[in-house]
Amino acid sequence: MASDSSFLFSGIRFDRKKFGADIARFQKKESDTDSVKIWSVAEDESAKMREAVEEKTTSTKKRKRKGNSSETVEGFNVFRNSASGVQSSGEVQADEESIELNKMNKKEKNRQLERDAIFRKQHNIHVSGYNVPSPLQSFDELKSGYNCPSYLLRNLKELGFKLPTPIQRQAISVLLDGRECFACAPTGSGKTLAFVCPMLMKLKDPERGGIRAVILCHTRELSAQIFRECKKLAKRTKFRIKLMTKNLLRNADFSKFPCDILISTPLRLRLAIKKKKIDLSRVDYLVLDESDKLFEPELFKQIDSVLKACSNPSIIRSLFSATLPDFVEDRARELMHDAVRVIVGRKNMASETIKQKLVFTGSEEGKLLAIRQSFTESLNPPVLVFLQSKERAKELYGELAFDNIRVDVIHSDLSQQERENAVDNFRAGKTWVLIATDVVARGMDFKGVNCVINYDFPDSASAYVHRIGRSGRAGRTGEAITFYTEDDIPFLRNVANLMAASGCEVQSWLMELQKKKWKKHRPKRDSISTKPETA
Ligand SMILES: Nc1ncnc2c1ncn2[C@@H]1O[C@H](COP(=O)(O)OP(=O)(O)OP(=O)(O)O)[C@@H](O)[C@H]1O
Repeated sequence: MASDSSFLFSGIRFDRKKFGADIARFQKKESDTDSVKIWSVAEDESAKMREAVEEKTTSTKKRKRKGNSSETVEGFNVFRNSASGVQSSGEVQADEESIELNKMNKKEKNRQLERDAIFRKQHNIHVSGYNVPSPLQSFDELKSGYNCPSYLLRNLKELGFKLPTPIQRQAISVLLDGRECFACAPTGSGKTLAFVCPMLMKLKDPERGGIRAVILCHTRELSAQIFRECKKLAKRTKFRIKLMTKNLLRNADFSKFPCDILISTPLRLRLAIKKKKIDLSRVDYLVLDESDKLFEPELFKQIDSVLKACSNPSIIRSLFSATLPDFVEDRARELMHDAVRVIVGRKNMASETIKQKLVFTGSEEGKLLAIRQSFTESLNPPVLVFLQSKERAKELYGELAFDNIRVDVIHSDLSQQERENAVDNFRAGKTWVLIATDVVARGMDFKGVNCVINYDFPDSASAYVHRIGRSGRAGRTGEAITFYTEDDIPFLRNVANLMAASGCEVQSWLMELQKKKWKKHRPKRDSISTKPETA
């Protein structure tokens, strides 16, 4: 087409100024298609692609050295030395130079897009959104590309973090670029650092005059953990990082509240807004960790009042979780401006480093026998055991407490202090087996948990993913055993699917079972207790 039509234009000057907008439009389209094409490149082609990029660069250079007498605009051949025209030769040259510069910039941009695409493929990062910033190659790039303060690099080094994890590579650059973000990455893949690090960098220095950043998460245990992680990363600074405790809520004067980063559960922050008139209008950064949990109906009302109180129009919000159901994505899109979606691996998938197993126990009695047998044969602490209710957790504790193993229990009936002690003792290795409800199923980073036992079948796919994700963290291996009885068989296929998707071997009959919509499966189960009932 270009060569066919070129004769039509011979001797006619193409007014680039006049058609500048159209040229730019065309150029943008071209790069858009390039980036779409990039996504269809298979992983094993990445090396080939790198070669192609290099070859393309050299051939472009060669072409430039040769010096073309004509160039192509919108598919038409336009002659450089056209005879007629109103522009002076100086103006023509300036125009051409600026177009050439534009082209070079565009080419460099395309090359960068290609490099980013290859890198993302290698790290299993999937992004969508307009103009997504390049993922980080290393933590050093925080210094060279984003002027990271040296205290932070030093703290990262001291924590032993040599390379960013995939979610950190992408989410940090997105947030540093001032973009909103919703992200899904496997359990134990370092999401906390992915939002705390850019937050500290963006806040730059401590400031007086109100709360500047808020991190929300669904339990007190998790907020205490995030608080500790923030403190570690902010070591050597004077940032005022506060945890919204019961005491703080009761006693603080929020009209004079020196705080750069506030970490809270939604309920406590909502109370502070309503009763203590805490001012969130200056908040620049808001993180919703375990965002899918926070968007569930029972917590959404509390979240909503926080979202409304954070009224700064230039606020940057981000959502993180290992599970991202469609309804949360929809909410995120409604809520956020020009957000980037970052998914590491596949959405809602269990960590690939966990060996998963299903065990049929027949009855409730069978479960107790199975757990006792497993502990006598091969107790490899620390072990976390999940049950569907606090009553059942207490019952199992009552059974195992006298079995000569160091066992403890955690559930919502305990006092704050008792809950903290249970977590601390488990972390310190004083407790070998921690019996728990879903109160510690999400977000809790108990390093080195060797085995998770789902004594009671989880009530949803996300509960399964988060529970077993307490082991196999930060690249370590782990094990997950799920007991099932007749009552759970309708939902077995769902777990089998999750197991297969994360690379575990699954018996073929399991995959032939019917799939059933998994909606809060908490059947009434027989009592665990073997003690005679007191009248
Ligand atoms: N770059 C890194 N290199 C090595 N370890 C890291 C790195 N970043 C974080 N970690 C460690 O990985 C572990 C898990 O991190 P984190 O608790 O943030 O995971 P998560 O993705 O939030 O998990 P979950 O979905 O269960 O909440 C922590 O012990 C943390 O110290």
